[in-house]
Amino acid sequence: MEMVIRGGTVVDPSQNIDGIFDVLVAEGKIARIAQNIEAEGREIIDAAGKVVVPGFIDLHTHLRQPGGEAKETVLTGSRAAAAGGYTGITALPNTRPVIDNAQMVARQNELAAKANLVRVWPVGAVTKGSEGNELAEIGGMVKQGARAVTDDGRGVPDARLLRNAMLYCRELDIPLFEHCEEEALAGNGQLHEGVVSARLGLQGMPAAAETVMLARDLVLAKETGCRIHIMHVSCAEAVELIRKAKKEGIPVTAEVTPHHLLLTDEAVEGYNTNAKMKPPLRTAEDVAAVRKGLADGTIDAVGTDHAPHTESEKANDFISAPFGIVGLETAFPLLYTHLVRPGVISLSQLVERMSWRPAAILGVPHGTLKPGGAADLAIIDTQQEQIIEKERFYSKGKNTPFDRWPVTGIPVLTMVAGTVVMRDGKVE
Ligand SMILES: NC(=O)N[C@@H](CC(=O)O)C(=O)O
Ligand SMILES: [Zn+2]
Ligand SMILES: [Zn+2]
Repeated sequence: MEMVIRGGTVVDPSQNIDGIFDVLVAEGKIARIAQNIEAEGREIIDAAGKVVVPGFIDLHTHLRQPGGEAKETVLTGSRAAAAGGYTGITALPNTRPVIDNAQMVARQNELAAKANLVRVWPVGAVTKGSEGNELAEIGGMVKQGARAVTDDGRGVPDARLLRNAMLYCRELDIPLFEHCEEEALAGNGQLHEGVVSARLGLQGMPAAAETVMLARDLVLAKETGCRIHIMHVSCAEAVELIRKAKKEGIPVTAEVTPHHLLLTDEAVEGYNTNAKMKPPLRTAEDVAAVRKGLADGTIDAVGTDHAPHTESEKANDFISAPFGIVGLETAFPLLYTHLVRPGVISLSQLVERMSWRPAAILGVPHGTLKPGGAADLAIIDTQQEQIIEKERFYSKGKNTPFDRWPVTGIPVLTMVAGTVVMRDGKVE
């Protein structure tokens, strides 16, 4: 049945649209965006006073299946995505076993089809088992639909192997996603190396652990012409390196997480394991720099690094607790509340960095409300106030440092290919 989404403020940066319009959805596609679209004989979704945006796309989602089903599954992660206004997510390969061959990519596609909620784009490993010794079956995985490769959880320490991978990726026209961490510098670090690590008596990871690998990667991207995507940028120096590289024309893109935009290493005080992740939360200057990078486009996209772990794992002592926090269900409200409302970035900038830009990085025809394209969209209530309550997450992961934070800018409807998958916070 045809649907008219009536009277919302449509914000679609891919078409420079920002105004009150109706949206006509027919056969799962956007048919028209205009004023006063005839509603007779069509289902009406009232969006008056709300904002209609392209569905969000997450470049950085850990779904944990296979092998980590106590933390998350493709189904529970897809539900969390739908709840958060996401219509497309990635499935990163650091599962058990690691997604490093075509058969496992095919299996991810099957699991996603079974969940049947949001689009799930598998990302394959760069090296077998992400062990950093031997290239994975990159070509075969891409044939099965992998949109990128990464050894996320770690970088690719061997520069020669990385360079070979980059040459393949360039040929296959896919981006290589890198987690920049020079292991010798990060050592057994538990949080950012600084005042807080000293006070807590824990080993720190210096920002140089991130930038040393990043600098190497930029050199190799320039040489090979491979598109490199820098995951979870966390420090000022990294933003500067990427800014310079872009000016030079190096094919680099970058993402930042909501937590690196909003928190500093102070959040770790009291040995809060829900503030433990890689890369670590850094200083106020770093937060200012990643915000500026996101605003000026040096950083292309927001990636959640949704990394669910069980409550019992996170209840361990700080050193034993795993790295990572969830993000899909809190990303937009947190960033709307703390970046858009105070004017750090505009709503249209935030939407662009959560939809159209990540879609372009993945090379998928989404993140836009262009007529003829799939009706993948979200409706946001910018007036509604809510308290983040981790017990209400659809994700199995409750590991968030944002529990009980008040937010506004709540996704109230998510639609994928014209099908409503979430309405008023309830996932279908
Ligand atoms: N970010 C994290 O701290 N953890 C991620 C891995 C990663 O993104 O490096 C995870 O898979 O748990
Ligand atoms: Zn990582
Ligand atoms: Zn990650």
